[in-house]
Amino acid sequence: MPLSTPPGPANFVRTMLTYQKAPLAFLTNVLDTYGDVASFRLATNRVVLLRHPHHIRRVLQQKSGTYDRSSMPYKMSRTLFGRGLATVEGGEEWRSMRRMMQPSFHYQRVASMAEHMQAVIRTRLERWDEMAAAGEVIDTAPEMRSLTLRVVARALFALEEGEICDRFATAIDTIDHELSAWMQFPLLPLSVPTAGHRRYWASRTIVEEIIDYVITQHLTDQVDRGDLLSLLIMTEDEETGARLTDEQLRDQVMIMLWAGHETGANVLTWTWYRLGAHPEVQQRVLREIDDELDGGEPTLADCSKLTYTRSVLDEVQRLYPQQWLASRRALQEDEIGGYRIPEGTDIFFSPYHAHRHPEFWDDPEEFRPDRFTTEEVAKRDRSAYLPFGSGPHLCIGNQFAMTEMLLVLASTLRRYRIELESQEPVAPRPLLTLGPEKPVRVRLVPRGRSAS
Ligand code: HEM
Repeated sequence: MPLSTPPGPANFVRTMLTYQKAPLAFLTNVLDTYGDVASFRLATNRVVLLRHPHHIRRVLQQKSGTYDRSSMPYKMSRTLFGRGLATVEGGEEWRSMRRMMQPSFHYQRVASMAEHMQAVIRTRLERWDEMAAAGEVIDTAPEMRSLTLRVVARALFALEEGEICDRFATAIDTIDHELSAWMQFPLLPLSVPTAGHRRYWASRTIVEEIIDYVITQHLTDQVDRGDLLSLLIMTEDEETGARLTDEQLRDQVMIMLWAGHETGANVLTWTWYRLGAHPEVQQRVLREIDDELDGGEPTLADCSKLTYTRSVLDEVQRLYPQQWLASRRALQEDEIGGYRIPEGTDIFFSPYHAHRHPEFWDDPEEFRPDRFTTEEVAKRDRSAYLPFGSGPHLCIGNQFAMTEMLLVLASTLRRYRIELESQEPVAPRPLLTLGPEKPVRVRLVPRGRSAS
């Protein structure tokens, strides 16, 4: 008997409206109603939705050669961010980029970037010291965005704190803001000059001008600043001898900037939120930091000692995977979970739901960092957890990101405890990444003292 296509809701208009309004709730509802492989119509396409880790593994790893990123969401990403490593469809163009970029993320290179990270964190701590002393409340998400943007800008292209960096950060913030507003209600294309869209394009121009300026500076004086751009400029494709053109350099920098700052900022925000909501977990993290660090500024070498703190970050990323929904397009007909996947189908897969799949996780909504002890990880099917993706497109910046996040946490928690201003629960807001739907406001209480 021929295989059928996956089941799903028939009412297209209701689907569009509910997907637009509350995507996570919509996906949960579809998966709970129709099972691990479902489908629904979105605009002109019928998309297939997956949540079972083995089905996702088939698409991302086992048959990665027959699924690429020509799917609708990636088309939109290319319009917004250009043709960089994280957005091109796949094939030889992607392979050549990956070969050229991979060495920039080797451990030694991340080690030299860690020094840039420490410098930025040091400056930020001076600001937090003042806020803590004044008993001021910190709105975590924008604060973390500003921090990780400065870390990425410095590690990627040696942009130091100062006037240009401030202009850059303000422009990126405007873009983040306008893009989020547009993604929630994409009624008009960004090319239509509404006030918000004009702000978006003006800020894009500022960002592109600053990126062009730093590229020109790097090309002119040819000094290795220990940043990513210095290396990218020198890199040749070992197979073809090709180098990145100026335009490709700009696209790569642009995409790294987007892939690398908001994700880390959100994970750090959720971590502060969870540490504030689970004092017993925070206590264990504080103890580990006190026991493992020698009292000085945390370094790259210290990161490997902070095993429990790392588990906290892992558990945060299980509950709030930054790529909460992702996509591929089937280049050939396939079969998944007993259903026919016609050639040309857009596959949406949900790490958010895979990370809660009852076959792999007990009490999935509970926050339990001990799920990530070495023993627990060894017992679990590896495909159940994919905060950095899997297969050939596995996040190239994962070590960079983990190092950055551990350094931020260790540097902060060495000095302060985190107290939430309110114990009201905060739900995630699914946009390009998974941030909080309302402010996470915290007080940093100097260690050894309690809040007034
Ligand atoms: C917590 C932080 C981060 C998270 C959660 C994250 C997550 C991810 C995920 C899930 C993917 C796979 C995308 C796919 O399969 O379609 C990915 C790819 C990628 N990430 Fe990250 N990322 C983070 C930080 C970074 C940083 C810091 C950088 C660079 C500085 C970066 C650069 C990239 C690039 C270039 C790709 C595309 C790789 C390829 O297609 O070959 N990411 N990331």
